[in-house]
Amino acid sequence: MSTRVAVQKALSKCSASNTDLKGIIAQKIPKHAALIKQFRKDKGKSKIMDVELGQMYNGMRGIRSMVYETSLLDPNEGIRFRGLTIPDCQKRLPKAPGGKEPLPEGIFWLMLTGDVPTQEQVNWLSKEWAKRAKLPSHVVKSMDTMSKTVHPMAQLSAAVTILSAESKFQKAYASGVKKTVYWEYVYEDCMDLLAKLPVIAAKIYNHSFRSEDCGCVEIDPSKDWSYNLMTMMGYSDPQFAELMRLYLTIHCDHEGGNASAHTIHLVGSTLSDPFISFAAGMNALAGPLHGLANQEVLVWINRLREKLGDDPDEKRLKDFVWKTLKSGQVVPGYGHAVLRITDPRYTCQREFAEKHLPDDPVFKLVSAIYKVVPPILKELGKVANPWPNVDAHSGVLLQYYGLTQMSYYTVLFGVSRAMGTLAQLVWSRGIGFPIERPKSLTTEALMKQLGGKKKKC
Ligand SMILES: CC(=O)SCCNC(=O)CCNC(=O)[C@H](O)C(C)(C)COP(=O)(O)OP(=O)(O)OC[C@H]1O[C@@H](n2cnc3c(N)ncnc32)[C@H](O)[C@@H]1OP(=O)(O)O
Ligand SMILES: O=C([O-])CC(=O)C(=O)O
Repeated sequence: MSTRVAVQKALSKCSASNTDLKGIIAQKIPKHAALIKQFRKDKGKSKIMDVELGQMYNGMRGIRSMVYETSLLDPNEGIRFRGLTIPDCQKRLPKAPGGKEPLPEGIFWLMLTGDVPTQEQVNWLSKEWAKRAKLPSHVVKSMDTMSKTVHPMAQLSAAVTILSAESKFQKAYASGVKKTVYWEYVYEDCMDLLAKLPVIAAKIYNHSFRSEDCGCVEIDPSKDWSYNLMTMMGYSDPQFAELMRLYLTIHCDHEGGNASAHTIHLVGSTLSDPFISFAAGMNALAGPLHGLANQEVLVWINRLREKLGDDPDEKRLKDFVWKTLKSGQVVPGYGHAVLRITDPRYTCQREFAEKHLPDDPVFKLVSAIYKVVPPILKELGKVANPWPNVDAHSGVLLQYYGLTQMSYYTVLFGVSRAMGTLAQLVWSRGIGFPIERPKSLTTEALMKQLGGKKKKC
């Protein structure tokens, strides 16, 4: 073996067993910051695109206006996390012992470092999160006294907001630390928050839907993040643990422009701490056009089952869809602001269902809906993407394993979304992104610029 090959082998072995996550980032951030500095120097005045007036009135759709490193969405392919598709991640990310689905710890490591982690590295991360999981007593007390009528997403947002009392970044900023080390404190807060989220999520579930003395168990430090979340919610089926791992992996990020990620990015840019930045994003995820659509899908399917039973013929199914549309509602779980194909997150959940619950009547109904909805949406003529998104399939899987409380579903989405958005937050502070502040215009100002008709309302 040549010396060069031997050194390379030694180096890759050394990095594969390196569990100093913060140290790895500490090496990468300055290199990437220098790369961006040079890139901006060379190309800072280059034009990326022209913005049309229509885009300004259409929710800024398609405007290339942010830099976001952890993932990238292609309309005709779907999401890639640091270059890897969902099937790539399913293949390459480490698994739990005996498991087939990727561990979410792996996708977090991938998004944060850009490297596919080893088993040893994800095992370290599971343990590190277990170590940081305990909630402060003031948070426990506030959560326990919250009215059960508060929606689980509002409980999540409130719990994370008050957890900001523990923010290391907030304290460091107040003590006047230099901008170059902000990211180190943000990293600590993000790791603490990720560690505590399963405990918060399980507490919300138990508080809202289980008896007071449900015997909630503690974090088991020998188990992974998803397994611990599942057991703290009172579930024990190993197949459900696999679903949790898949679910928490695939919902983690969807580039930067989606409403929850963008909110977290925006609020974080004001140097609000990671806890309140994340809580703000959860308030965006809680909207029915965004993450809450997974709740809406199951509500809609249950209404359909009540009216038509589990096995309606195609005509009755189509009539039900048309009735929904004619009453002015959207078909939840269908359509997307960017995607123009069936969401690969839908496809991988469908594959999971085909493997583990092929005979479930609700899965069969979801498959029947998949056949009739896209042609109807196409017929409407105005829907940019008639295909299903991630939310069209998640509820059916959760209900199969007994998690039937639909208002809870978006909490799981939120736990997952923390991984991508918080990994990005570390990078945003590491690179030193400034406060976000795009320019807005009034219609009057736009008409002045473009020569439109001026008429006072
Ligand atoms: C995790 C996620 O956030 S994935 C998205 C989850 N949300 C849903 O599933 C809710 C249902 N879907 C929708 O409401 C939309 O498709 C969105 C919000 C996801 C995307 O919105 P847009 O980018 O504005 O979609 P698009 O450009 O296709 O909208 C054009 C028209 O089609 C309508 N449309 C889009 N999707 C649907 C749908 N599923 N059912 C009925 N009408 C629809 C829009 O409401 C809009 O109508 P309007 O012009 O009368 O206001
Ligand atoms: O990308 C979007 O706009 C919505 C979405 O699917 C997500 O955030 O997961």
